[in-house]
Amino acid sequence: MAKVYLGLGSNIGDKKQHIDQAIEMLKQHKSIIITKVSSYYETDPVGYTEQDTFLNAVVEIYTTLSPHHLLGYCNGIEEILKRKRIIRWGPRTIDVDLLLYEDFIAEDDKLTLPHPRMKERVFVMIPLYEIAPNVEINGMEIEQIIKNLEVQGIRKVHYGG
Ligand SMILES: Nc1ncnc2c1ncn2[C@@H]1O[C@H](COP(=O)(O)OP(=O)(O)OP(=O)(O)O)[C@@H](O)[C@H]1O
Ligand SMILES: Nc1nc2c(c(=O)[nH]1)N=C(CO)CN2
Repeated sequence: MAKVYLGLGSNIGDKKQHIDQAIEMLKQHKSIIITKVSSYYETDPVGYTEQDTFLNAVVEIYTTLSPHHLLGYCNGIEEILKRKRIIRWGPRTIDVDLLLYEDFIAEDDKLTLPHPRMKERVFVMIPLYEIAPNVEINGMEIEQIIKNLEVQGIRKVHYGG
C-alpha cells in the first residue's frame, strides 16, 4: 500500500459539498482507504486572482493503485463534478491534485510528483502540515518550507455541530 496525499479545492457553487462529494467518491473506491482529512480552509485565490475564494483541504490515503491509475480516478471525480477547464488556474467545482505519492519522483506529460507547485502554495502546505507535520518534500522539512512561504490569505473554517 502506498501512502498518498491529495489536495482538494473548490470555488464554484456549494464548495463544501463538492469537497465532501470528492472525499465520498475516494472512499467508494475499493483500493483506496482514507486515513486522514484536514480541516477545511477558506483561501484567497492564487495565480489568477479575479475569482471567488477557494475552499481547500488535504487528505491522506492508502492505495494499491499506481500513481497514473490514481490520477485517472481523480480526473474522473473532476469530470463527475462537472469541472470545466476554461482559464488556467481559474474557477472550478473541484480540483483533485496528487501532491505526494510515497517518496516517488515522476515527471512525464501527465504526472509530476511531488506536485510541482505545492511548495509555493499556502493553501496546500498548511492543511498538509496539519495532518502530516513530519513529511518531507524533495528532501526538505515541511516546517522549513512553510517558514519560507509568501503571505497568502488562509482561514480555517469551523462548521457547527
Ligand atoms: N501531481 C499532479 N496532480 C494532478 N495533476 C497533475 C499532476 N502532475 C501533472 N498533472 C497534470 O496536470 C494537468 C492539469 O491539471 P489541472 O487542470 O488540475 O491544473 P490546475 O489545477 O489548473 O493547475 P495546477 O496544476 O497548478 O494545480 C492534468 O491533466 C494532469 O495530467
Ligand atoms: N486559493 C487557491 N488558489 C488556487 C487554487 C486553490 O485550490 N486554492 N488552485 C489553483 C489551481 O490548481 C490556482 N489557485
